Amino acid sequence: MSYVIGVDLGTSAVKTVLVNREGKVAFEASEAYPLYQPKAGYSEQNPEDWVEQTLVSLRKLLEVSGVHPSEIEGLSFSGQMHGLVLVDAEGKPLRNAILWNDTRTTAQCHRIEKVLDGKLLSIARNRALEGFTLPKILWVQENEPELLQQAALFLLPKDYVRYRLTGDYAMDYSDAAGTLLLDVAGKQWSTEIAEAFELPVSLCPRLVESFEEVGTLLPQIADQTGLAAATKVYAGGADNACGAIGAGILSEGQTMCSIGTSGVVLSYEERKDLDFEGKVHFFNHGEKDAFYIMGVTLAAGYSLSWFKDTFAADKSFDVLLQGIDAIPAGSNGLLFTPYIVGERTPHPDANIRGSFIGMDAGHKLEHFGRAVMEGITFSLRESIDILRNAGKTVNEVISIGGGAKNEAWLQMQADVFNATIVKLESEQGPAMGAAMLAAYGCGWFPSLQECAAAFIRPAKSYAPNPETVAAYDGLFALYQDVYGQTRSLNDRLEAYR
Ligand SMILES: Nc1ncnc2c1ncn2[C@@H]1O[C@H](COP(=O)(O)OP(=O)(O)O)[C@@H](O)[C@H]1O
Ligand SMILES: O=C(CO)[C@@H](O)[C@H](O)COP(=O)(O)O
Repeated sequence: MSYVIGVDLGTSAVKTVLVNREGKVAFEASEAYPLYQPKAGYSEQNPEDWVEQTLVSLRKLLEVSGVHPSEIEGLSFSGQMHGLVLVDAEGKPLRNAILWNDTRTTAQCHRIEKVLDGKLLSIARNRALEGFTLPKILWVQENEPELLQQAALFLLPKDYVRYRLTGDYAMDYSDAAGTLLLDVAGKQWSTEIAEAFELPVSLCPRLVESFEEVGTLLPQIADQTGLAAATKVYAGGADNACGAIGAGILSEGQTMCSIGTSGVVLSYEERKDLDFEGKVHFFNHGEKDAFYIMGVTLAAGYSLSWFKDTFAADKSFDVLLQGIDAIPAGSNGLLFTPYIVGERTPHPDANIRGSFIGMDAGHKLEHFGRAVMEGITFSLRESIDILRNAGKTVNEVISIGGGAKNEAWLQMQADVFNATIVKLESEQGPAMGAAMLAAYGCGWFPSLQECAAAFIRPAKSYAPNPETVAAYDGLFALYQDVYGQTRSLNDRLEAYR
């Protein structure tokens, strides 16, 4: 039997999957790592933690599977997007990585918008948002200039891990699109943007396709993991591009919802000349010359894990969420907004914070749990509505990510989005997408579409219930009011954070 491996470098953990030629996940492993929040708005990880835990996860995957290393033909990556890893000439990280959900860069975003004005949208195809990489580079330029001077390259999280596994530096288009330094439609680094901020283009790594072979494993990595040094490594892609591949979002009209640490509503796009005025992100796909648009909730699964860790740390997700389906839609008048680290879509606002509105003496832990899930899902509905208002039909949504493990949440998505929700055999969309990039790269299939047809199997679907849809429509209108009603309160509260 032959296999490929998909490695998904998520925000909460690295997940590895061993996939056979039929697309069956034969084994999976996962190792968590910490997130550092030294100040409000800061979010960092230590790149060494990613490397160590990836190696542990690969070793465990091999041990539990009992598969002979020679049977593993290829390996590829999916990674949390935008995080800045600055390395020196020896490939050593100069500081902790500044992550996608770090919002310290509002001033740098204003600088980018001011300097580039309309050029930013026409070249990079996206607005300057705190989470993207260029604002983070500018933050280092302004606050830690001596570090930027020592930097030989900037990398994104999975590119750094891949470098440590292969010794090769590269970045694929789907991840490069999230830096704001890429000419997205032209598929090259924008010297115009780099020069506008006095950044040498030599800081940008070589660009590759997601399915491109970039090398094999270093001998010491083969020793540490038990994999063969001859295992071929394919570049991989941004986690959302890989999630889209793993969910089969490979042609027009298909929509995905991912509830991981962040939440994403994503739709395939062939046309590179479409202008969404920066309301949604517009990025290169992992498939050649294709694109996707997406809206992002900064703290989707993260809101639920924050809630669990803060108020019910001793409970598992399954225990915490037991019984929430017995509570009516609307959690008996309790409304939550998931802005606990600021927001992106549709409110690019680093300063907004979350709220529980309507707390009543009768509310119990399970009402709060349900309200958190509803608030997250309402936030994703805002992105669904942007797609619908742009003329896209959204009748069916493939749901992936940790949130897809919970049946009640899948039904809630159907009722809040008024669309059929499809759950796949494996909710590991990004890791599966990475495995598919390796399978396609190895030549198992002539196209990613054919790989998707063979690998992706729906497990169950959830139809919207018209009564609950109507109830949620009313609540959604209330939810949408909360942002405007709490914005200035949060501006005044900032001084106390
Ligand atoms: N059993 C579960 N039920 C509901 N949600 C869950 C469950 N397990 C995990 N989650 C949610 O999934 C999130 C993690 O999803 P995952 O896709 O692994 O994230 P990432 O790729 O960002 O590391 C958690 O923050 C949590 O909110
Ligand atoms: O910032 C974005 C997309 O623009 C996030 O979606 C990150 O890519 C993190 O993903 P998860 O860890 O939540 O999967």
